[in-house]
Amino acid sequence: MLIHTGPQKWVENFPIADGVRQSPIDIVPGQASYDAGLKPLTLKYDPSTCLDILNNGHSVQVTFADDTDSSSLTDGPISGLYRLKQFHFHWGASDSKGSEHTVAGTKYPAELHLVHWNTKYTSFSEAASKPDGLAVVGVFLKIGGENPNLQKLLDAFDTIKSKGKQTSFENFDPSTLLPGCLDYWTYDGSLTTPPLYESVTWIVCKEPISTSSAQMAKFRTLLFSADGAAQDCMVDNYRPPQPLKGRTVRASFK
Ligand SMILES: O=C(Nc1cc(S(=O)(=O)[N+](=O)[O-])cc([N+](=O)[O-])c1O)Nc1c(F)c(F)c(F)c(F)c1F
Ligand SMILES: [Zn+2]
Repeated sequence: MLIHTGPQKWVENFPIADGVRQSPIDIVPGQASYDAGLKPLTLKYDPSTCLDILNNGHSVQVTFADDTDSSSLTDGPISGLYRLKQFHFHWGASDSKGSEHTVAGTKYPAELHLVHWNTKYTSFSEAASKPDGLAVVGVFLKIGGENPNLQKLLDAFDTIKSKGKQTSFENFDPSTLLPGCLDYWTYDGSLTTPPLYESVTWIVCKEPISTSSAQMAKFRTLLFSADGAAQDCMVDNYRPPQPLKGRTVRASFK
């Protein structure tokens, strides 16, 4: 899988890898500018839109029905209504790394991405290449107490161990994976996996959620490889921080 050739090689096939609004970035809180005009996030998720859980060969992804506005993001830094399409994670080979965004150089063991698309477009795939097409909410995971809501996902991992495996996954409420405080940083960026489209309004929550070391170990039992191929553990599926290239990071909080 192209993605698995590693981030350094992507520019050969996706020249936008060296573009002006690439993600992720290192967020330096002291250099972010507080914007009093930023609204609080409005996230309304309907568990009945949750469809399935999939090993897509580069992450574990939970997909949602996006034919209605039932699960949506409004307010925050965006205008209009963006529908939830899927969420997925990025994590490391050890608890010392794994997040895509970093905070003043600090890496978290994992990062959750909730991917939403702008309903001014007719579909996710149409929106995905537009400058205002996507809004991704990022939530850091830190090592702390065991997370019972995350455990519901992990319990499905044995049935989707290898690439391409998928199983039904219903009535999961993604808001149970959000931190209590929804203060955020926001900036204009990109997908962090090919095709690396510069179409993402990033909304990165300041407050992490907790997970345990044992739960992180469960993520590392997933495989990049398909059934029957040499087992290749799914770890370090994160892109390192990219140059800011003059962009401003705004904060919704003082
Ligand atoms: O649907 C996509 N989902 C996706 C994005 C990211 S992301 O890291 O770029 N992200 O967080 O937005 C990470 C993962 N993941 O599972 O790790 C994902 O599964 N990517 C995607 C795609 F695959 C295409 F072929 C394409 F044409 C397109 F427009 C896309 F946007
Ligand atoms: Zn992602």
